[in-house]
Amino acid sequence: MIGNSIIKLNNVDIFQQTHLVLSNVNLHIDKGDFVWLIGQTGSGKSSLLKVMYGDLTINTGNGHACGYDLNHIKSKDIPFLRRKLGIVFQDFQLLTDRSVEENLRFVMRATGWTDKKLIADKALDVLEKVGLRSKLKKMPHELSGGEQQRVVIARALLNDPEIILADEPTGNLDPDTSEEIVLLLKQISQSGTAVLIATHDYHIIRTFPSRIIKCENSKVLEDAKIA
Ligand SMILES: Nc1ncnc2c1ncn2[C@@H]1O[C@H](COP(=O)(O)OP(=O)(O)OP(=O)(O)O)[C@@H](O)[C@H]1O
Repeated sequence: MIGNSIIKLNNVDIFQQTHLVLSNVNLHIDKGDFVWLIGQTGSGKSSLLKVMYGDLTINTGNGHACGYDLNHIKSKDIPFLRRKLGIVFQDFQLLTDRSVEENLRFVMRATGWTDKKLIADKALDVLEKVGLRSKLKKMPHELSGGEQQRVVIARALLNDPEIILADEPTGNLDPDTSEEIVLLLKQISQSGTAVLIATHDYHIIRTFPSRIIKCENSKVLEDAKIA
């Protein structure tokens, strides 16, 4: 982290193959920020997130994420960057053949945790944060959609990330459950972890007004408005 800055992009051009998706991107996200990311399908939201988690490299301009220089990050450092970013994407769902506890243990072991007591304590700690301590032994199919999404958020919190990147985290949820999930993410941001949520759901944005970043016409607009 540089000061309070978690993500900082200066004059960055973002390409997919040879296609310029977003040009001259300037963006900053600080500790504890809660930010919406909007834009039509194909406008570049996922590409922007990919730059942040080191899946797309930067050639023009410069960028930092969680203390890593995105222009010069080495492939061996990318797993360490990813530990500082909690990722909540629709395609990063729970392993359906393992309990909640086993899902959490799986990620901890994969990210270098070895001490059994610390692993057990941390699993309970993150479940407590999302209000699901009692569901430790449940299988994913025994949980509602909203509860499963809470477990995904708990999993994203395991390595105490500086920011959570959430891509359509409420895409499959009913309106009330969507509000519960966003409220949880908002509370997480208030405890100091920045949160960036990509969404097409303007209703939920109106319910939780906050800074909006918009991808439009190959540009990123900071402090955008919704109609
Ligand atoms: N792997 C890829 N190779 C080439 N072009 C790509 C690739 N991934 C995305 N693109 C193109 O880059 C542009 C931006 O796509 P991106 O997925 O970032 O948009 P998005 O705003 O996230 O869309 P959605 O809301 O549908 O998820 C689109 O024109 C897309 O076709």
